[in-house]
Amino acid sequence: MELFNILKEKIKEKEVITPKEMAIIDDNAEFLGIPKILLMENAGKAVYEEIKNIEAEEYIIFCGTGNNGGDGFVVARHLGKGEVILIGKEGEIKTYEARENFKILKNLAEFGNIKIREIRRAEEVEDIFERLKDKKAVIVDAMIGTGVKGELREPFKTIVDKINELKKINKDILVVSVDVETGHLKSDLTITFHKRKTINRENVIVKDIGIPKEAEYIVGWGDLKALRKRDSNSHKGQNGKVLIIGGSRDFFGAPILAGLSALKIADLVGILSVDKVIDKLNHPEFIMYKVEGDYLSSQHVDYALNIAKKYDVVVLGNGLGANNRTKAFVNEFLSKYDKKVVIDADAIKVIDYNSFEFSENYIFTPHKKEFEYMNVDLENIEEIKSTIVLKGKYDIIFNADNLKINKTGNAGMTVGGTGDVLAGLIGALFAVNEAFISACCGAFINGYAGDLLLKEKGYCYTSLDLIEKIPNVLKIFE
Ligand SMILES: NC(=O)C1=CN([C@@H]2O[C@H](COP(=O)(O)OP(=O)(O)OC[C@H]3O[C@@H](n4cnc5c(N)ncnc54)[C@H](O)[C@@H]3O)[C@@H](O)[C@H]2O)[C@H](O)CC1
Ligand SMILES: [K+]
Repeated sequence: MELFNILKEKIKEKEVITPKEMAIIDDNAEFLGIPKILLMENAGKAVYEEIKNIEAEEYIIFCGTGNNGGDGFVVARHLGKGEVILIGKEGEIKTYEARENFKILKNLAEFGNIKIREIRRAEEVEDIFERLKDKKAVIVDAMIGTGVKGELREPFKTIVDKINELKKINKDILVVSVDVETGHLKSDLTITFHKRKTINRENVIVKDIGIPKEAEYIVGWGDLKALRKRDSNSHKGQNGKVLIIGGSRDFFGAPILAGLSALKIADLVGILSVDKVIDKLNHPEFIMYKVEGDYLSSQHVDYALNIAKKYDVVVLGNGLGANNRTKAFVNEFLSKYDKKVVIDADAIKVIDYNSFEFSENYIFTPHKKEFEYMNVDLENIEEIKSTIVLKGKYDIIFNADNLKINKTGNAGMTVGGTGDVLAGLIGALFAVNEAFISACCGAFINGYAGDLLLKEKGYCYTSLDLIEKIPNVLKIFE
């Protein structure tokens, strides 16, 4: 944890985050045991606190069918008055949390203080825009929040236009947005939760809603949910093509483990190695590329570059051997190859770090000793554009802008080959995702597979068992 705390100092915390990053934090708060309905309560209460002292003749709360709308239901309940306009039908409300809060509102609505209307078209609220022309009113925008996707669709577009027009003719209309301004709405005030979002506009208040800092650091199912979804009607290769470059006269198992692991997620896996490895393989599931020799060396670089062009990502190093020949191969290959690479095991050991550029296209997966060999300059962490997975009891995953810790896994993971499994797994994710989320999820899935095996078999599981467990982990969190 010592290094983690040093890195926490060096890697500056983001003040403004993207909706996607917020969704991961939101889901990981739940992963840590904080129910979303509690966050929704705190969110709605936070908005209420900001508007409760505003004198107005009317309060209109426009709600969408997502959790932004759910927040709006909570605001209405705390206000205890006003009209809730659900844009959609109750049956279309997307989440348990929002549905529960809508049900509560319906129970209260019988007593007349809170009115509820479900609409489909903007024309259905023409009466409200007429009535508010000369009234002092607060309009709460709980239509769409961080779940916004693409251009604003109807009826939201017309409703936003009408609110903007109303504001022009009546200065006594105050528009308050929940979390994020919906589309081109000209809000007077936005109350956003936990951290300012990149899509917020001016006049934003950030309110804490009880999400602990740890939810920003601990890898959880929120990270997995953010992975690119497998495209069901995709054709071969669309879900990632991974090339394993490794193996040598001494080690031929490592590239196979990395390949088998990658194959659980990627469409196509190739293995490029020396003849002593390839001739031993009878794995029809791999595409094989063979070069003559005991070790990969500089005369193989051009061939490897030529093959690697056909793949999305290269996993480099498993069983490669660490000697002058492989040193020449690795440094020359990396200097000429400009796509994604997972750099593992022996490749880490033979890189010349003096004049080395830590490209954002690289994910390193060192254990403690290999990390020390890398001699990363923590004083200039902003140079480290590559993502590093420092494996350990808790894996530390970081780069110049991000830092997370993965708690899954157990002492059984020290069995030989688990590093190869991790490298293959991360390679397959990296083929179709960004580096940092691929590294976090690879570490999480690998460790979680180990935790499932520990429960089933105790510590005596093998790397092949680990590979077989990967689909189970993906199934649990899909
Ligand atoms: N920790 C937190 O930040 C918390 C956030 N909460 C609130 O939840 C929303 C995010 O909710 P989500 O369900 O993911 O999505 P939204 O409600 O923002 O929007 C989805 C909703 O809107 C429709 N939609 C999306 N894009 C469009 C579009 N371009 N045009 C029309 N309609 C669109 C979509 O179909 C859905 O129906 C966050 O902002 C917070 O307000 C939690 O409640 C508390 C913790
Ligand atoms: K909103």
